[in-house]
Amino acid sequence: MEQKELVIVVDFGGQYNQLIARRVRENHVYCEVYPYQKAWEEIKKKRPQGIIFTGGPASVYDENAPRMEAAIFQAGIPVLGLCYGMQYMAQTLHGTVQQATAREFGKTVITVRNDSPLFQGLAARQTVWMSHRDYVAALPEGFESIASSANCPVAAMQNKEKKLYALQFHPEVLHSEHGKEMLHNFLFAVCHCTGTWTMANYAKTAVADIRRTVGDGKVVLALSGGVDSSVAAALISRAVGKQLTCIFVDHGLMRKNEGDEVERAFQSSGMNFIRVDAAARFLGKLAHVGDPEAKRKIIGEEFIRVFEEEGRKIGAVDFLAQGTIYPDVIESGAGDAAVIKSHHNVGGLPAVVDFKGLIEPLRNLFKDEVRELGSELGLPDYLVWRQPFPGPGLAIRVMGEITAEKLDILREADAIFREEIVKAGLARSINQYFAVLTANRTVGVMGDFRTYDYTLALRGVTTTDFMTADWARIPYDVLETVSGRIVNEVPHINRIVYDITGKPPATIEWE
Ligand SMILES: Nc1ncnc2c1ncn2[C@@H]1O[C@H](COP(=O)(O)OP(=O)(O)OP(=O)(O)O)[C@@H](O)[C@H]1O
Ligand SMILES: O=c1[nH]c(=O)c2[nH+]cn([C@@H]3O[C@H](COP(=O)(O)O)[C@@H](O)[C@H]3O)c2[nH]1
Ligand SMILES: NC(=O)CC[C@H](N)C(=O)O
Ligand SMILES: [Mg+2]
Repeated sequence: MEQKELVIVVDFGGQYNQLIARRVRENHVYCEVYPYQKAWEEIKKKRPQGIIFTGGPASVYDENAPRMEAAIFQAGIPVLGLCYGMQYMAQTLHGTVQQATAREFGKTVITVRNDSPLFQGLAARQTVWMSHRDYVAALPEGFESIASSANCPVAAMQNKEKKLYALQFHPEVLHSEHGKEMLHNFLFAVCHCTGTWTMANYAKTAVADIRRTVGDGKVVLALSGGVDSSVAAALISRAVGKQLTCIFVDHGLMRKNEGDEVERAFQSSGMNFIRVDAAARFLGKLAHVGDPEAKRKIIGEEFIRVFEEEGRKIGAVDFLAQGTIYPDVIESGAGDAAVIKSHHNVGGLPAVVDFKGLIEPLRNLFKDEVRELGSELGLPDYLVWRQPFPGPGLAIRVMGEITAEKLDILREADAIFREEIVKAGLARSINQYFAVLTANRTVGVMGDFRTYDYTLALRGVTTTDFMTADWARIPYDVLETVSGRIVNEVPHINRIVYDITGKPPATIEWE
C-alpha cells in the first residue's frame, strides 16, 4: 500500500484546531489531529512530513500546562507552533515566555520578513488574528524573529536549519489575511509535501485497510439510510462484498414514511440487507425519560443490543461497522475537548460490546469530505446530498418525555415543513431543516374556542461542516405557508416559532 503523506496536528486544547486540520486538507495533504498526550506515540509510529502545534488556553509557566516529549524537536520533522504552540516551543528550547500587561486580541497589523520560507511571496505588512496575553520575550538559541507587531516583538520566529517555525497569531482563521498562504508555504516549502491526497486515493487506501482488517470474517454495518452510513456501506461492500450485512434499525423514531423508503432503496442494492422493527422496545426503554443525555445513552445502548442480536442470528460476526464521522467524535468529547452532546454512536456506546472490532472508515472525515467520497464511489446525488438525520431521530426533537402521540404530531408537522421547503426550491440551499415539538403549551383561539396546545419550533440552518452553522433566512411567505398548513392540518399545535440562533451559541438540534 502506498505511504500517504501525513501531517499531524498536536492538540493543546485550542478553539480552532479542527480548522487547522481542514486548512491542511484543503491543500490535499492528509492530516490527523491527536491530543498532546497521545501525539508522540503516533508521531513515532507514523513519521509524518510535518507537525503543527495548536494554540491553547494554558500558559506555559502554569504548573499543569500541557507538555509533550521534548524529543519532538530533535526528530528532524518540521514543526509549526501556533500561539500556545509557539510559546511552548520557545520555552522548551530555553527561550523566555512572559505575561504582557495587556492582552492582544483581534485584528493586528504585523510586518513580516518575506525572506523566510513561511512568508515567501507575501506582502511585508499585513493583518493577522491575535489572541494572546503571553509572549516570547527572549528567543531560544538558534532562532530569529521573522515578524513583529507594535506590541509584540516576536510575532513569528524560525530556526531554519532545524526546520522549526512558529507564529504568535492564528493563520487558520480567515481574519488572518494571508494565513492560508502561510500554511501552504509550511506544507510545501518547508515540509516538501506534494499534495497528492484526494478522495480517490482515500477510497483506495480505505478499501485496502478494510480488507486487511476483516480478512475472511463477517461484518454487520449499522445502516440508517443517511449519507454517512450509505457511503460506509458502499466502501465496505467494495472491500468485502457479501461478507457484509447491512442492518437498518427502525426504532419508531424515524420521520414520516422513512422506514419504508430506506427499505425500498437498499433492498434492490444487491447488498445483504435486514430491516429490524424495534419500535416497541425503543419506546419502552424511553418511557418517562426526559433528560437529553439519558435519552441518547439509552438509544446508543439499545442500537448495539439490536446489532449484537442480529449478529448472533447471522453467526460468527466479528465486526460492527458504523458511519461515524469526525464531528460525531469531537462533539462527544475526544481528547480534552468538552462533551457537548454524546452522539449515540460514539459517546452513547455502551462499555461492553460483543464484537471483536469496530470499523469506522469515515471516522476522520468532515461531512463535505464524506459527500465527495460518496460521489467518488458513484452514489446517486439524491443520497449524497440528503440532509443529515441524527441516529436518535425524533427522540431528540420531541423535547423531554416522548410519547407515541407526540411523535405522531411531530412527524406530520415535520413532513409539511419539509414538503414546503422542497416546493419553494430551497432544499439544496438550506443544509438541514426540521421541526421540533417543544414541551411548551400555550393558549390560542381557533374557531372561537380556546385552545391549550403545543408550540412547534421550525429550524433551518446553512453550514458546510455542521460544526458551526447560521440560521437560514427562509422567506417570510414560505414560513407563512408552512405555519398556515401546520396549524390547520395537524391537531394539537396552535403556535409556531422559528429558531433564529446560530451554532454557536446554540447547537443545530435542540437536545
Ligand atoms: N436507524 C439506524 N439503524 C442502523 N444504524 C443507524 C441508525 N441510525 C444511525 N445509525 C448508525 O449511526 C451512525 C451515525 O448516525 P448519523 O445520523 O450521524 O449518520 P448517517 O445516518 O449515516 O448519516 P446522516 O448524517 O446523513 O444522517 C450511522 O452512520 C449508522 O452507522
Ligand atoms: O448521528 C447522530 N447522532 C447524534 O446523536 C446526533 N446529535 C446531533 N446529530 C447531528 O449532528 C449535527 C450537529 O448537530 P448539533 O449541532 O445538534 O450537535 C446535526 O446534523 C445533527 O442532526 C447527531 N447525529
Ligand atoms: N490562543 C492561545 O494559544 C493563547 C496562549 C496563551 N494562553 C496566551 O494567552 O498567550
Ligand atoms: Mg443519520
